[in-house]
Amino acid sequence: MERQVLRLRQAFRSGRSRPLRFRLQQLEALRRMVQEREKEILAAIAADLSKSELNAYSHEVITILGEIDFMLGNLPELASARPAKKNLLTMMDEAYVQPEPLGVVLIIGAWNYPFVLTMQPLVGAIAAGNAAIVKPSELSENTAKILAELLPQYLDQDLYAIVNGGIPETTELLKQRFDHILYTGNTAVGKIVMEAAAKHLTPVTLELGGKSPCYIDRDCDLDVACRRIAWGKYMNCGQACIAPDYILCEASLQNQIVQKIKETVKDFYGENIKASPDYERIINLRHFKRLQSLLKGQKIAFGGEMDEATRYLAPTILTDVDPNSKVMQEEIFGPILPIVSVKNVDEAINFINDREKPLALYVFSRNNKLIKRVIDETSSGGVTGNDVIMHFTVNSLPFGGVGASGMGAYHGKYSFDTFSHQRPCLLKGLKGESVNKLRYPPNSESKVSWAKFFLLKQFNKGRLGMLLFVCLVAVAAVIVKFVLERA
Ligand SMILES: NC(=O)C1=CN([C@@H]2O[C@H](COP(=O)(O)OP(=O)(O)OC[C@H]3O[C@@H](n4cnc5c(N)ncnc54)[C@H](O)[C@@H]3O)[C@@H](O)[C@H]2O)C=CC1
Ligand SMILES: CC(C)=CCC/C(C)=C/CC/C(C)=C/C(=O)O
Repeated sequence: MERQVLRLRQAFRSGRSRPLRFRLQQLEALRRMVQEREKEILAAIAADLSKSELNAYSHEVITILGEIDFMLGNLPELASARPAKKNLLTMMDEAYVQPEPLGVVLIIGAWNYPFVLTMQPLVGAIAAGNAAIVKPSELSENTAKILAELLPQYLDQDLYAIVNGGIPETTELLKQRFDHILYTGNTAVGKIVMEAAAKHLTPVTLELGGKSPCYIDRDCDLDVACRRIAWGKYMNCGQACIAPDYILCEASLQNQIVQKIKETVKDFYGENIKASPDYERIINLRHFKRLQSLLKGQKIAFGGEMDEATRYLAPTILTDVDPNSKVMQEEIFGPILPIVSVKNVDEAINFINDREKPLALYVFSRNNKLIKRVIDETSSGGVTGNDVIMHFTVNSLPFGGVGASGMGAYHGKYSFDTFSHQRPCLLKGLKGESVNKLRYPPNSESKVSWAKFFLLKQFNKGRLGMLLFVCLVAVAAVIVKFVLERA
């Protein structure tokens, strides 16, 4: 591992990854990989998550093609220096912010969207001019394998590498020094990553999970709300970091919600859900058993059928859920939807604020003021009003968590910024020592007063008068010079 990181560092030091032309060419190569090898990629994702190739395409491939297109279209602007506002002391100088690559970055992905969660950060890392090591999740082994096969065929091998393996390999990787680590996965491992990074003072972006609440107001179109919630909750069999984890609503809405989600599930997946190409399976037996244990002692209002051999767990709804029960203590990450009753929106807000800050927050209401109020009085990584998941798809919005749901953000411009250092540059000439004297010792009352004028724009009347006089003389000199030249 050490040698691999060293190889990438040497390639980065050579400066090869920095020119815009090179970055664009690598991004184009990545796009070619996705287009030319689409079938193999889709087959791998489908095998890992028992997913149809159509769903693999619309959940994962589209996202990456969109992200690459965004970078190709916007990179020249994102990578260029931005002029900065100057103060009176630096008026004659050049001040700008120059984004620069960080160096060698590590991207650790999770299994639930194995292509998106590794490739989307990689697009940002390449765009920002870095070298990168990608570590896909060992749980989505088919996608990990295909990435290891394809990436070296399309990308510069000295700058971009893939490391496959499990906990021992990731642990070994984390001993190395990186210039940034972007990790996606559970909170417990997030802490391990951050601790390892701290040893080298490496900055981290942690894309973690949590319990994303979904509040349904009494004043709402329940048909629409339930259809959208059912889509976001049961997509990928609930294994999405931003899936609505549980519903908060007034007790009187519970039965209607159950009924409407039930009807939607029938519309989406048919009578025989098991046979639907749109309904996935739980990733492995450990997660299947974990989910099974969450159902113990709960009132199952809908679903609950399971088949251990195929890791099938039906779309499920739990009603009258006790907030202290196990299903309300951990992120569900499966197709189980608890409904917790609250008296009103105030209680819903308190319920959310009494818990860790979630990755996403969803509010359904006809009343926009109520939606804004819930946003203003809570905190979460992101919000979608009157829908779920969709803020993830807007690449002009930063995607990331806050508090226990993570730190930092990516997608679009935010990916570029995450993998860049915003370097402040001030270029001065060698003249102007008369003004510079102000900051050289020995200090004096008069120098402080001039410094106040230049930096804080505070001036006493005498000084202002003098300054006006100097300006007038300067203007007069220019006029005299102009007149003499014309004479
Ligand atoms: N914020 C976001 O964008 C996303 C967050 N997630 C969150 O991820 C979680 C699900 O993913 P996981 O089951 O954690 O995925 P996982 O088991 O695939 O682990 C993620 C990565 O961490 C590595 N890893 C696991 N244990 C490790 C250890 N002890 N030391 C070092 N590395 C280790 C794995 O090799 C893997 O690459 C959920 O909590 C979900 O909410 C998932 C997707 C997106
Ligand atoms: C067709 C369409 C709008 C699909 C959007 C689905 C999508 C982009 C899902 C990805 C969500 C995601 C990566 C969740 C996660 O990180 O766990």
